[in-house]
Amino acid sequence: MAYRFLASWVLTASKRLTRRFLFLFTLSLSCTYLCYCLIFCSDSIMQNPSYDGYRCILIQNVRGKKLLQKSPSCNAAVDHKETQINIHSPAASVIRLVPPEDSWTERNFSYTPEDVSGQETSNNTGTPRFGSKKLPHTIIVGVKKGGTRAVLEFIRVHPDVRAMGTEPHFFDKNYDRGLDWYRSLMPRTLENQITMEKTPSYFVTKETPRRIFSMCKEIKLIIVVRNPVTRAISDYTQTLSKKPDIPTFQELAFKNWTLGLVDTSWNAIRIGMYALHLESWLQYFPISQIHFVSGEKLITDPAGEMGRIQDFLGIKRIITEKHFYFNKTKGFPCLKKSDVNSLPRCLGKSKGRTHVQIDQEVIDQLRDFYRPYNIKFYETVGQDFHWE
Ligand SMILES: Nc1ncnc2c1ncn2[C@@H]1O[C@H](COP(=O)(O)OS(=O)(=O)O)[C@@H](OP(=O)(O)O)[C@H]1O
Repeated sequence: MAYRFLASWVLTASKRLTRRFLFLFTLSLSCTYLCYCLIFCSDSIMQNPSYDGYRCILIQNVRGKKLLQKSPSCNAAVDHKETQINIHSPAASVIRLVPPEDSWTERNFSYTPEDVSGQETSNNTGTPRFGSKKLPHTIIVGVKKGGTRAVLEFIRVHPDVRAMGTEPHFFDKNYDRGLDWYRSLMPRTLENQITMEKTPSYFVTKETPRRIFSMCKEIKLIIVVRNPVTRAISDYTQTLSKKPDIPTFQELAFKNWTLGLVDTSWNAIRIGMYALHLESWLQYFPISQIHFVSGEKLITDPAGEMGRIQDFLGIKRIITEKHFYFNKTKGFPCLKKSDVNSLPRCLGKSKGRTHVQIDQEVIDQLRDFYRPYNIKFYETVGQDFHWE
């Protein structure tokens, strides 16, 4: 009797235990499944690889042939030694980027906050976020007031070029932020597209050629030059527009006017001594890697100058005379409207200012001063810019 009771009790207890075990097992299975779903399912919703794939297919359909080309990016040939030290420097919160005062007019063309932070500047196409950010393949390194904005805005019409709209000043003012920071400012590019930026002050900054070389020795460089006397007046006109109380051009340009002693420490004068600055670049780069644009021809024959730039970059001559018209009010060439709904585009008010009137005598003195530098420059470059 006692044995039977004990046996039935043990049986009930073991049944209960089994049920409990089964319940707990099911519960833990459910929990595991729930956790799995939470972690992996949500992740796959956010970064759906098939979505990316779909986007890539779209691009390939449009430009499939081109995507097979080798990337023109500099990233592969980088010697990061110098900048890697600072690669973890703080990101772009207080970047010193030149405000886009020279944006286009005649079209509702404005820079987005992203552009100002330099992150996702779109080119003419307004391409969405395809591709990846790469270090520049080409840099417009100078010269200030040479016509650098015009070159950048004209070349970015090309579908194979994507350019940063603002001036990053990486190699002169922001170098300690590191290459990762610099790269993060670039627009996204597809495999076949060229990444470009322009910072005209690079041309006269001593450390810049070495720093650019250490980033990428195969980089292509563009220098837009202009008659150094006109350039100096343009530079001065710009400063005057911001600080109306500065001394006269003549007072700043000459240490001693009677003796004809030019003040080469004044930046507006110093920048125009092109031959001098070019020497620093030639210590690192062969002349074949540098393309010189005539600032004067850029105004009289923009298509011709753009044709030569496209050849230098190794891209198809897509930008031709069909893209330009001469705007009589502005007094400069502007881009024609790209489609029926858009407006033509001229550079902003800060480009093509009316220059301050300077005495002919002052101009002649400066012309004499620059002559030897100009001759040396023509010889080195192998091109006569006719600044006499
Ligand atoms: N298409 C077109 N439209 C307007 N302006 C043109 C154009 N092509 C060249 N230029 C000349 O560009 C000069 C300004 O040069 P930058 O863009 O290099 O200036 S800056 O260094 O970025 O401030 C600017 O100088 P200034 O005329 O002295 O204002 C222009 O002469």
